[in-house]
Amino acid sequence: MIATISLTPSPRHDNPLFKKKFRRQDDERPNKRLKTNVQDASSSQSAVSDSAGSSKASQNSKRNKKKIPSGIAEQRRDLPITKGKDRIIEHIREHDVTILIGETGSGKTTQVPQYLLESGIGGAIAITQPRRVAATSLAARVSTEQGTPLGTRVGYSVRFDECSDPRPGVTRIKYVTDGMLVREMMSDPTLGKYNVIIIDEAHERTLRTDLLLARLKDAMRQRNDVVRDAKGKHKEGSGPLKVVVMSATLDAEKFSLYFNKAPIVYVAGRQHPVQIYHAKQPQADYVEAATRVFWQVHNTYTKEGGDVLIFLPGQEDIESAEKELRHFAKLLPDSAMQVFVLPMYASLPPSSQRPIFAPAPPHTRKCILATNIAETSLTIPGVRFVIDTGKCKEKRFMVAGGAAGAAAGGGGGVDTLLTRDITQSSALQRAGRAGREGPGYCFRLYTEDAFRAMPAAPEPEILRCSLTSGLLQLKCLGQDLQELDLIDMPSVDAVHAALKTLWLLGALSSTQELTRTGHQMAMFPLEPTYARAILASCEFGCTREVLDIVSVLSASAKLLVDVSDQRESIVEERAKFRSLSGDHVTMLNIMRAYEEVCASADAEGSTKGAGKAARKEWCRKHFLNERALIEARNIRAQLTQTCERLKIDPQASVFSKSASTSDIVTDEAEDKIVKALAHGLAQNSAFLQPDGTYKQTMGRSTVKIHPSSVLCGKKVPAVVYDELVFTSQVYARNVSSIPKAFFATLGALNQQRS
Ligand SMILES: Nc1ncnc2c1ncn2[C@@H]1O[C@H](COP(=O)(O)OP(=O)(O)OP(=O)(O)O)[C@@H](O)[C@H]1O
Repeated sequence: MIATISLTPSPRHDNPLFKKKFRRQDDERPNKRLKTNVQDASSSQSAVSDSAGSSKASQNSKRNKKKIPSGIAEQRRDLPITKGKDRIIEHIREHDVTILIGETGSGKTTQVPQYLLESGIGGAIAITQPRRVAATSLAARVSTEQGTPLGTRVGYSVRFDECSDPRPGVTRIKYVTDGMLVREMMSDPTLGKYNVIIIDEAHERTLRTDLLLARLKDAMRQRNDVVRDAKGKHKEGSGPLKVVVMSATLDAEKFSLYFNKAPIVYVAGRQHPVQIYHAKQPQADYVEAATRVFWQVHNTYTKEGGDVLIFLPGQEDIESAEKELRHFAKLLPDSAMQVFVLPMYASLPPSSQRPIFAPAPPHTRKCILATNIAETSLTIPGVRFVIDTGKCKEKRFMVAGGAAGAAAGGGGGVDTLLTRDITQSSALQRAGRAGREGPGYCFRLYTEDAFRAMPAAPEPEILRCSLTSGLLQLKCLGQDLQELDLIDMPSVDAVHAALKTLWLLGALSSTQELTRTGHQMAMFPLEPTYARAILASCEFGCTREVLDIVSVLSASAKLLVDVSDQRESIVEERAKFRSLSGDHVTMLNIMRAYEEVCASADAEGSTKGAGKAARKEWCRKHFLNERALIEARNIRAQLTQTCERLKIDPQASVFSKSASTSDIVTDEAEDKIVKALAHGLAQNSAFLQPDGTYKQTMGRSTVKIHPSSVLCGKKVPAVVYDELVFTSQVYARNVSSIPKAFFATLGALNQQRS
């Protein structure tokens, strides 16, 4: 039914980066390194002691015990890392910093924290992950391995979602996003409550990871130097801070040098082989090639079963592959193995991601279409086949005028996502998602030559992304980016661009001192622009409304559901929410109307099920994604707490107390709300040109209003917007109209308030 693509098996299916490093460390510095060479993990007999029975673990109350599912202890014992357990522990005990390199799936992320817990080195351990889905799913897995409910001994902390026990000493292993740990440092600069910080997937070089590493160097200096004896050994029980840097694809030498020649520990061996195939010819259309190879796999490996994970760059590609695959999946005869297509991208809410981690129904193959959120750390149960398109979306700072790269900064730029070829490191990580529960296969839709020509590792985010939010957090720690001992220094221009943005927002004074406004902004787990809008809302008496809007904008799920063949019904159903001021107040009207629906369902005393059904039906009727609204309500609850801590009244509203939540916002109220938002979004503003396009006020780009905006075609004189979308044109998305005169007063106002 579908033409096939020629793929050739690769003669070498191990990680070449790893092999090269492994040989070199053997040859060059045998004494400085520790080798844990496990070629045949299946023959390993060294049992892992049952951690649930360890003395530390027994401190947890009995009600926090759960039965460890059968087979888990055996699975742990058979991991390649098991044989190196004692040496890894010994090594971490001996050194402040350890670099640990091991093949994908060898057991680093799940086992090392448990080893540290069992050995007593880790009283409290934090393990960073670049992505929230990895942090939450790993915490769940390790809780199961420990036989304790999630959120007790093992927990996680990601933005807007904390699952750990606040009592000291209860949560011992915490999986956190790197951003959350940077945030934690703002209240506890030396991270005093942790004994060990594990930086996992360090090869990704996120901005937060780089900032964390530099800050950890400082924290170690402060915490460890005072607790050494004359010989430089740690005094017993003095609780130094230890750092472990882990990855399968890291430039270990560079990290070792950065940490004063920290030792590198290599864990050799993978548990299951992964056979890699490359396309014989380059593929022009990667979405089409991916769907074709999926059917090749499905038809070839019929008896064996096993789920398929396809890596695509972004949500749009995923949606088009999903449509295509679902269409053909429906045509499968009942007797054939069925196909269950599941998208996976960052803005998909956690509840929709759940089926991805559940076993496929009988006689069915899961086909997961993922962005690079599934690239590192994750074990998706059942996945045996990986199809890698070789493409990803990469965040890059676009300066005004369209040039990419933070180096060309100067203000007025935005982070944007561009599709590009992946690196060798990503290709190896992607292949590593197969072969975790048994032998696997990886089908690369690019040639072997193309693989060899790829750069080894991604460019660090610090060299290509906006530094604004990271710089603000550092300022709160009393530190300047330029003072930090970073692995790679960003360009002077990029730093200046971030400083300028923070100054325009009123977060920094003209002498670059952190202002009170800046300090307050950093307390919000938000981009500085949104945090500034919330602070500005106090002056306009509309905090409640701005919190609603910012919560909707911060939700990972999209609020508006677009059904291309029902455009007219959509316009009609949503007409009552539409605000002439633009998309932000329209969002507010939706949120308020939803609150009314929730309140009336509660007031009528309807049963929980009926109330839920009523809310769902209301969302369906208005083509709204209820998940986005539920998520926004949760986010608002958290932002409300931050406001209360800062003594900001979160209920200050342009509406009287007796007003119904379905009352439509008046012109005067609209004006206040949009002005408060504009205090945050002033850099994202543009003026109408005679030809109907808009020219950025703080940049050179010409932008158009996105077709999804209520202001599309309205030709208002000036707008502010949340983001720019780069397709064949540059579009401003989530747009509001703002009086031109407002900008004349803005700079002076910001500085006055700071
Ligand atoms: N949720 C899970 N369900 C089933 N098995 C799992 C799960 N999580 C981990 N495993 C098993 O534990 C093994 C080790 O996983 P772990 O994440 O510790 O490896 P890793 O060395 O950190 O890999 P990577 O470098 O890819 O992150 C997996 O290969 C898999 O066999």
